[in-house]
Amino acid sequence: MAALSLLSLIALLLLPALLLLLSIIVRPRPVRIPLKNRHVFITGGSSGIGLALAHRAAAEGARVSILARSQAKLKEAREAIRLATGIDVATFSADVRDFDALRRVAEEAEPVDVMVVNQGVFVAEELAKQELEVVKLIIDVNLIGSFNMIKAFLPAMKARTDRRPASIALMSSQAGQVGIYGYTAYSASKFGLQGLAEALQQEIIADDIHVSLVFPPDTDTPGLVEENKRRPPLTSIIAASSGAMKADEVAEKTINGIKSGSFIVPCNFEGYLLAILTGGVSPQRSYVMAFVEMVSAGIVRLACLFFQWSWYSSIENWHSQSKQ
Ligand SMILES: NC(=O)C1=CN([C@@H]2O[C@H](COP(=O)(O)OP(=O)(O)OC[C@H]3O[C@@H](n4cnc5c(N)ncnc54)[C@H](OP(=O)(O)O)[C@@H]3O)[C@@H](O)[C@H]2O)C=CC1
Ligand SMILES: CCCCCCCCCCCCCCCC(=O)[C@@H](N)CO
Repeated sequence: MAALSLLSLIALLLLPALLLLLSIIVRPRPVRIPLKNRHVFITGGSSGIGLALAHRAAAEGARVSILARSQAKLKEAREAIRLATGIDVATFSADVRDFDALRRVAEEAEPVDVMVVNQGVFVAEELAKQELEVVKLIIDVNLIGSFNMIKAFLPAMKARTDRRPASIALMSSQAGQVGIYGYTAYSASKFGLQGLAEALQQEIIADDIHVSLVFPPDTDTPGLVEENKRRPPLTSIIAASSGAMKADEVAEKTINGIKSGSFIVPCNFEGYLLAILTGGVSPQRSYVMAFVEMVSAGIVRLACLFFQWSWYSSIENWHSQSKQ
């Protein structure tokens, strides 16, 4: 009994001490990024998650610009946002693979306060079947396209006259935290964003620019409808381990993540668990989350091992059935 109460006394003293320590050491320091009257620039803003983000940013009182290739889809998006919010967004037609075109857009547009690099392509297919052309397309649009955007817009962001904190948010995917069957190219492109984001945050913190990396699960968008037409069944089975979301729900999580300056932005419960492990060495501004990560990492790792067990069982079953 005495030993037990001694233990609980120690725990009672240690926990607040640990919280205090974490609150002192977490870096970067917490930050708030206001959106009202700021210029929010969203790539892939004509469809799906990007369009939902444009709606929400406009409703928050931001000046919004959207970029995509198709003029027709941009126009349609602009009309839809005007109808819903009464606000006019600026539209820019360009391909993120074309750096010179992006530089011209950056010159034409006002300096950006919040850049959401959200464009993306996804074709789920086993690598043995996927053409290298498609692999290169996925890496080019999702990863190199993100570099192009940042290179084109960062100089003006650094020189902005609005000296309030600014943000660069990158749209990853839970397939950027876990490699998933059918997503060799896609997962590689999204894992690449994590290295980009972590290194970039260290480079631009002095300019008061804050990086967010968003990790949605399957999200109901025109892109997903297209993808589902040819998605390997095992991709769908494994992806179903995390609940599906609506584009507007992901947009809400993203906007809140940006405003609170969160580096890692999970979108659902599974996403929070994944973030605890895959956040690894990435920055954490919240001492409460840092505390949660410290005390729960071991047990979450166990849960993930169970997921791997179930995924590899599905893969085994699939192969044994297709052999019959
Ligand atoms: N839907 C999902 O299940 C999930 C999506 N994500 C990620 O969220 C992001 C948005 O996805 P989602 O809303 O589903 O996608 P959609 O396919 O619905 O929309 C994609 C947008 O990106 C634009 N785009 C595509 N290629 C280029 C290009 N080369 N240059 C400029 N713009 C381009 C498209 O316009 P246009 O074709 O006219 O250029 C469109 O506006 C992507 O990064 C995706 O990887 C992450 C997790 C889950
Ligand atoms: C204890 C820890 C919990 C673990 C749960 C793990 C769940 C992993 C599921 C990964 C889902 C990947 C969806 C990709 C969506 C996407 O990007 C495509 N639709 C393309 O757009």
